[in-house]
Amino acid sequence: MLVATAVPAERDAVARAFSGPAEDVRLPGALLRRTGAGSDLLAAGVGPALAAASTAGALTAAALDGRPYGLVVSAGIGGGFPPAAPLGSLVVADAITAADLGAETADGFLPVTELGFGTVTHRPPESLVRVVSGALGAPAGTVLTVSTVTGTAARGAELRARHPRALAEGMEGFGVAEAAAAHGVPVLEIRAVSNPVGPRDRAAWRIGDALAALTEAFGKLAPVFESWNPHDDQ
Ligand SMILES: O=C(O)c1cccc(C(=O)CC[C@H]2O[C@@H](n3cnc4c(=O)[nH]cnc43)[C@H](O)[C@@H]2O)c1
Repeated sequence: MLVATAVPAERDAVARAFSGPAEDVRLPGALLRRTGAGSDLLAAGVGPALAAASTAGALTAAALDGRPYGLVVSAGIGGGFPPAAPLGSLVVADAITAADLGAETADGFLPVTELGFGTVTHRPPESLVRVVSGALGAPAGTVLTVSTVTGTAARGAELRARHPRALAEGMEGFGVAEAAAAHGVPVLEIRAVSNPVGPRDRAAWRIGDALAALTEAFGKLAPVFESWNPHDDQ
């Protein structure tokens, strides 16, 4: 399994859930933290483009090494849509959606798919979402990927109107999912809520609580990932 976070503080929060010695493995363009349990952790960078590039590098290196990953998890802190995703809570993506990939028109936003290009949503395996959401006691729903953190109530309301199932937003999930899809590897996204989506108040972000929730989550998930059978969805 490859776990891709944005920043080292998130990677380290995930790493705390894995016991045993870890080693760093340097790849061209990426530094992996290989846990004793055999999972690789990657601080893939902030934003969908860098996260996609770093994740693709790690996936390619593993494939060339003859040890392809069976699962990629995008994990980190994120903004939660109240009241479904309060501070310190966890959410699991059943849809990973690029919320600002498209065109603005006089009639509103058009996703790239309506322009005839690509995709705007990746769907993690249903059976995996079910068991992870159950193990964490966390809701499953859409997690949005944005290149600009929402900072006003108006933008938050617009996103919610376009994505009524949205629980949270982050900046990397869709990029990680694009890289995983290119390699035919299933993807999952887990966000720990550090702040509400809405008017910007950086001083009110509860980063420590969210990082602690991330550690606790991965502590619960080791047996879940181990027993998950990808063929359950086929
Ligand atoms: O300052 C710190 O100590 C610190 C520790 C861990 C993470 C950070 C970040 O700033 C991570 C940036 C990362 O967080 C995601 N994020 C968090 N809230 C939102 C949001 O409201 N909207 C979108 N993204 C959010 C995002 O994925 C960033 O990459 C700082």
